[in-house]
Amino acid sequence: MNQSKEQRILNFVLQNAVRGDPCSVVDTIDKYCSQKEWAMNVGDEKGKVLDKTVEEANPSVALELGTYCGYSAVRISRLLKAGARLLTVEFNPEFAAIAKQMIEFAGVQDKVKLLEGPSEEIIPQLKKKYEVDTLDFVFLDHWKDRYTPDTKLLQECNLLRKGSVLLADNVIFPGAPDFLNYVRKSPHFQCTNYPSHLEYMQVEDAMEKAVFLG
Ligand SMILES: Cn1ncc2cc([C@H](O)c3cccc(CNC(=O)c4cc(-c5ccc(F)cc5)cc(O)c4O)c3)ccc21
Ligand SMILES: [Mg+2]
Repeated sequence: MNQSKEQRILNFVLQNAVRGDPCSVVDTIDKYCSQKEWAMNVGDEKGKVLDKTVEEANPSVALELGTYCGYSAVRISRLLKAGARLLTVEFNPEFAAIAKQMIEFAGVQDKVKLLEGPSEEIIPQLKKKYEVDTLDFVFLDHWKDRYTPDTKLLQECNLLRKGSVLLADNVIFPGAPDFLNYVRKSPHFQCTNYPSHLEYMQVEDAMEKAVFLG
């Protein structure tokens, strides 16, 4: 049975990256996806915006919606302080299986918990089942039409506190217009736009940071 693109990306990492070195895993995925097969990782240009936002937030508890192959889970978790953790949500079993191996190869498995299921089911379970009080940082990179309902759900579940940082990928391409509308019009968020480019392409894209004001 011929391999999936995601399996080919993982194999390239297993054969070319340094086990236990998250930076080498991130760089190796970027090398494969810029030279051989495009894939929807956040990439290095937007990844640098992600890095700065995570470093500034210095989260104890972070959430990622949309794990895919684990590129941003590895990228985020490599920056977390001792004892901090990332919960990452993936509903596609094939992607979850690839991401699990990617996370373990990178050596960040002690910082990352991969939760399998759709975000709308997982988010309401975070407090009781996953012992979350509030989230310090949320990276949104799943289906673009789910950014707004899931942001509302995070608020309804009391998972945000004053200063919680949301960072959304792809607000220009493929685009998340209703999300931009929602957070920019809401008195509960302070928004900042970071113009960039679509991963591995010269197409315009951007990330939006929305800080919860309580
Ligand atoms: C509910 N729920 N809960 C967890 C969860 C997890 C998933 C999956 O991880 C998943 C699967 C497929 C698509 C996505 C979203 N990502 C994208 O669609 C995207 C597209 C492009 C692009 C750009 C140019 C193109 F030409 C084509 C695609 C560039 C990007 O950076 C993207 O993030 C996420 C889905 C729903 C989920
Ligand atoms: Mg994306």
